[in-house]
Amino acid sequence: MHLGIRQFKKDFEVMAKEASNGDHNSATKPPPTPSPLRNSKFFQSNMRILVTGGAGFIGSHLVDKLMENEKNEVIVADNYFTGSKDNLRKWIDVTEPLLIEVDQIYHLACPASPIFYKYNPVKTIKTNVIGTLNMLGLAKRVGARILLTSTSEVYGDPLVHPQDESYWGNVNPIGVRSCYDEGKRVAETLMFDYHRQHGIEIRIARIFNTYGPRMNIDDGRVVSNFIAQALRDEPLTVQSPGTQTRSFCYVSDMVDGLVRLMEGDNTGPINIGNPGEFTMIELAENVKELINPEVEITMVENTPDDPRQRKPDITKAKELLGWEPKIKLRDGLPLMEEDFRLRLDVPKKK
Ligand SMILES: NC(=O)c1ccc[n+]([C@@H]2O[C@H](COP(=O)([O-])OP(=O)(O)OC[C@H]3O[C@@H](n4cnc5c(N)ncnc54)[C@H](O)[C@@H]3O)[C@@H](O)[C@H]2O)c1
Ligand SMILES: O=C(O)[C@H]1O[C@H](OP(=O)(O)OP(=O)(O)OC[C@H]2O[C@@H](n3ccc(=O)[nH]c3=O)[C@H](O)[C@@H]2O)[C@H](O)[C@@H](O)[C@@H]1O
Repeated sequence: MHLGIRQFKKDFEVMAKEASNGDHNSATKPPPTPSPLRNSKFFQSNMRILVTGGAGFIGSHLVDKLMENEKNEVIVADNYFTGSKDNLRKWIDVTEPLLIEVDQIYHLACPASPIFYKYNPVKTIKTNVIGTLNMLGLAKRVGARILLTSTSEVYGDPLVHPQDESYWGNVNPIGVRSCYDEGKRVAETLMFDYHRQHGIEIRIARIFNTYGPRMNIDDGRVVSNFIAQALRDEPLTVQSPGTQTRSFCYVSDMVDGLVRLMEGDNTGPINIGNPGEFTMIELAENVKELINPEVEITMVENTPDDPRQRKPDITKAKELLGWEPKIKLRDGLPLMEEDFRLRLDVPKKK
């Protein structure tokens, strides 16, 4: 099998040069003809796929899935801000010159955990806006199809429940989460403008909270926090009031949904998430019961603008992609526990 994964540390500001070729017609056009390099005999693979953010949590699982098809060659662009080379280590066995000529782009690159995206908000906006602009420029130059991993955060603190794709959202444009929420909203706008103006083939997934093995242990998101805390015998920190809800999707279901969206005919946006809805208190109780019945649950202060409820309406994903999640929270948590035990070196008590 040809494991032609090429991986490079790259920031999107640097990719600007590769991205644009200054064509500003406003009429909708068919996608541009792929560059002749695409058909060059030099390339052995049938499909060359760029995954931005491929060293991250969802991205590295997506790379594993794409690499199952031996006709795929996968290229990763990541600056390792929250991602890690370890997540890709098994695939890095070939070094080739960097020739960015791809058929598909999965554009994931962006810090996803609130503590990381709030750490350098200007950089988060740049990643969402300039990064997406550059990836769209690349898609335009080579005629690639591009998928953006947008987020349920485009719905903000939703006033409609559950959220379907026609809801325009309730987002604070000047709050501490805005760099991410509004950044993703602009990224969606850019995707549709390139589609309408330049005929680029786009796909937009609105991802709802996803969890699973390989999440950063100190990532700060709730599932990884609770599992790490349970294994370290530290109190589970429920942020007040604890009645806020989230719907948690296991990462293999998510990756399956993303690949179906890329391969299908619909631009989206399409919600991809698990409609099973839990309060944070319920999540803590589940983690306690499954992982460490002795652990305490403690209430701590919350952060500003935390959405009070979140649950995807996945009618569109079911009808258009034939997709729905298979793994329930209570089955997914033990799979993540296993990975965290190994990485934290906390063996299961017999
Ligand atoms: N996990 C979720 O619950 C969730 C929910 C909604 C949307 N998403 C979206 O899915 C994508 C992946 O999320 P994740 O959970 O795997 O997060 P992650 O933080 O594990 O992965 C993001 C990756 O992007 C890289 N990155 C960040 N800024 C970059 C830049 N400027 N240039 C190049 N690489 C950069 C990071 O190093 C990391 O490897 C993100 O776009 C996120 O917004 C995730
Ligand atoms: O799915 C989404 O669309 C978004 O979901 C998450 O954002 P958020 O739901 O705020 O993620 P968490 O930080 O995991 O928080 C979830 C809930 O758990 C609570 N929480 C968090 C951490 C903790 O230790 N305790 C706790 O109770 C928070 O107050 C919040 O109500 C992701 O981090 C975003 O990248 C993603 O786009």
